Amino acid sequence: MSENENENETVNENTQISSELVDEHTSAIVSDAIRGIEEQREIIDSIDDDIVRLLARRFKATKRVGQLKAKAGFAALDSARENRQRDRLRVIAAESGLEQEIAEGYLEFVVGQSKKRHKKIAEEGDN
Ligand SMILES: O=C(O)C(=O)C[C@]1(C(=O)O)C=C[C@@H](O)C=C1
Repeated sequence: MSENENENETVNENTQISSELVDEHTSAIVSDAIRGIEEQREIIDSIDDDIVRLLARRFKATKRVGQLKAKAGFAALDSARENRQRDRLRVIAAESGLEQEIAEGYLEFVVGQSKKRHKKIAEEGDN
């Protein structure tokens, strides 16, 4: 075996060792990622469960408001109230590190849904 071939073999061995290390490193990253994602998904599921339960409570309360508004002949929309809600949630979002866009989108969604239901109650009665 020439000196050159010997050297090549050493280079190949080193390359093999380093590619095994890379494989181990990569699979550690992948298994850490899978474990980390599963942990976060448990947190996400538990938060989603809470949010849906809280939304059910919120919509029960707004349904009652809708019934009272319909009975008294008040409009579904109360823009002064919505402005106060927006201001309040803006502060809470800032304090808790939530993007304003998310807090605003949330408020727009829930208030929009409750106004839709208020109008339905006013037109069709309680249900
Ligand atoms: O507080 C009211 O007057 C409601 O009708 C509830 C609600 C809401 O979903 O929070 C819905 C519509 C109004 O424009 C403002 C707020």
